[in-house]
Amino acid sequence: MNLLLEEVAARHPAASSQLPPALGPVSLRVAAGEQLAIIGPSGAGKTTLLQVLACCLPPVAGHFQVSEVAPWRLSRRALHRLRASLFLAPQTPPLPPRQRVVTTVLAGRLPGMTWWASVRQWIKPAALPEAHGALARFGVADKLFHRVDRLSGGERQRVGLARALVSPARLWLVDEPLSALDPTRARQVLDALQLAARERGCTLVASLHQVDLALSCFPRIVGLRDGRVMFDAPATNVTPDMLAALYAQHEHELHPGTAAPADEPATPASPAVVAMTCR
Ligand SMILES: Nc1ncnc2c1ncn2[C@@H]1O[C@H](COP(=O)(O)OP(=O)(O)OP(=O)(O)O)[C@@H](O)[C@H]1O
Repeated sequence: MNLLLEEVAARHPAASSQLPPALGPVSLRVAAGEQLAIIGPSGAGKTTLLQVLACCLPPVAGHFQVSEVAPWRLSRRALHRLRASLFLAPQTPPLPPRQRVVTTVLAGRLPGMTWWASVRQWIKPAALPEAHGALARFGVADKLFHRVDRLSGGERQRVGLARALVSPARLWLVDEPLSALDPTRARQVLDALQLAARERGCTLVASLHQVDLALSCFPRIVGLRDGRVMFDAPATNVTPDMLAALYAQHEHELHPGTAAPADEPATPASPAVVAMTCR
């Protein structure tokens, strides 16, 4: 699926009208099957952009198309059908805590199913091998029958991604899919996700805080700051100067080892505070 944004701006419904829109104006073209990473400091508008692309948040200005269709001009039913072909993996996947992993993963198939087929699947999941295969890609096949609330944060994140693999979607929008993973696992998961997207011909747009991974794994990088595109370039053309400008005053996000600037001078915590925190 391809995407087109021309001077698109978006504002969260709960945001004050005195504030500038969280996103935009932004212009972007994404070809079908393309893979691109969105990077930028915290609050840059990465999640907001993904929400617009997922047709969750209507733009307040500009022109937006998904596969040559303007989603917000569609009827409710047609918009619903279009959304079935998009997959948005939020940063913290909202997985039902008491559900088994297999049920959660197979829920990814629901948007493409009839009501009766979805009821049948719920009673007797016939696509177990598919769920197992999707989980195996992300190294969590052994969790197939575990309860979601017994998973670690990183396992939950990988289960959330496995849903994309069984879904009928042809546009995958993933919001910081690696935030709960160690560097080795993060690389494996990203490799698996990109390979699966290529095999299925899916368009993949991922927001990432791991700039090094974004540059080494994605052919195209969009640098977002204050809701605007600061650069949109092949990864090989992104220079340290471009990154320094993108993350100015947020250097600790670019170099995770460095300390975040403190708002107030640090004071040592009293033993009582430390004890309360540890409990
Ligand atoms: N639901 C909301 N209601 C009002 N304002 C919001 C909402 N969500 C985000 N914002 C604001 O929109 C701006 C962009 O936020 P967004 O979550 O898109 O940034 P981000 O780049 O994804 O940040 P992070 O890397 O920290 O996840 C921020 O100023 C944020 O405070």
